[in-house]
Amino acid sequence: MHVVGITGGIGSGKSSFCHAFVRLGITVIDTDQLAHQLTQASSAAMPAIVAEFGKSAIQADGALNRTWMRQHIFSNPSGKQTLEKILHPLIYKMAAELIKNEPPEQAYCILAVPLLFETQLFLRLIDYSIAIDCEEHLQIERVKSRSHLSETEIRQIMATQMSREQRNQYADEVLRNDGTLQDIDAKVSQTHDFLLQKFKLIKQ
Ligand SMILES: CC(C)(COP(=O)(O)OP(=O)(O)OC[C@H]1O[C@@H](n2cnc3c(N)ncnc32)[C@H](O)[C@@H]1O)[C@@H](O)C(=O)NCCC(=O)NCCS
Ligand SMILES: Nc1ncnc2c1ncn2[C@@H]1O[C@H](COP(=O)(O)OP(=O)(O)OP(=O)(O)O)[C@@H](O)[C@H]1O
Repeated sequence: MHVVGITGGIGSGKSSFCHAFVRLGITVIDTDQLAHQLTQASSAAMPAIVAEFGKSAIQADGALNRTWMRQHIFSNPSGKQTLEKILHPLIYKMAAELIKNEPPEQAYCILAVPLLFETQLFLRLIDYSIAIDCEEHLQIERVKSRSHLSETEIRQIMATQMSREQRNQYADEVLRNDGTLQDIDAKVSQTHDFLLQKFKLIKQ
């Protein structure tokens, strides 16, 4: 199974591009979603999270308190490292298993990883990388209109991620997301055709 990694900074449009791939019938495995699953009540990561961060890291229902954790790790590099040390190996294992279980007749699948180049771990799973990129002010505007995060909080998260320039340099391909949501389908359709050809699965 060929695996295409999709990455990008916060609010760059990773999920929007992934949704367009899903509309073309491509499976998307999203590491943010795997992290959510792993931090539900009684899920695999919770015992280690409580042991490291204490009771304030969990809600009354036993799931991760995401607001507390977000505020904690993005202002505290060692806390971020501790959380990643717990979650990344578990996310990796789940992603590898899901890839293994993909039907072999599929041309390729997508693995969405915000920290693809920062962690390097997930690079082992992919054959090709795509960075979604837009101007920083668009990232901030879009995240602000989607969530309750302030500009200061968004900038704090961005500061922990790789710069756009560096990420775009590492990626095999950069897809720009400065246009409208409607532009995304056409870009994804073109990239899909290229990937089918690249992986030599176009039926003649
Ligand atoms: C800190 C948490 C609880 C905040 O949850 P919240 O629901 O507010 O955000 P969500 O999960 O939707 O993430 C939104 C975006 O934040 C950024 N982000 C998430 N984790 C990280 C991280 N460790 N470092 C830098 N940026 C990150 C990404 O751009 C991501 O797309 C959550 O992001 C988390 O569990 N992060 C650790 C897991 C991780 O490293 N995920 C990335 C997999 S490579
Ligand atoms: N081209 C666009 N025009 C207008 N809005 C957009 C565009 N692309 C994405 N958005 C909106 O911006 C927000 C962020 O996009 P999206 O969730 O796809 O980014 P992301 O990279 O997955 O974000 P995160 O890093 O926070 O997970 C969403 O509300 C989405 O609908």
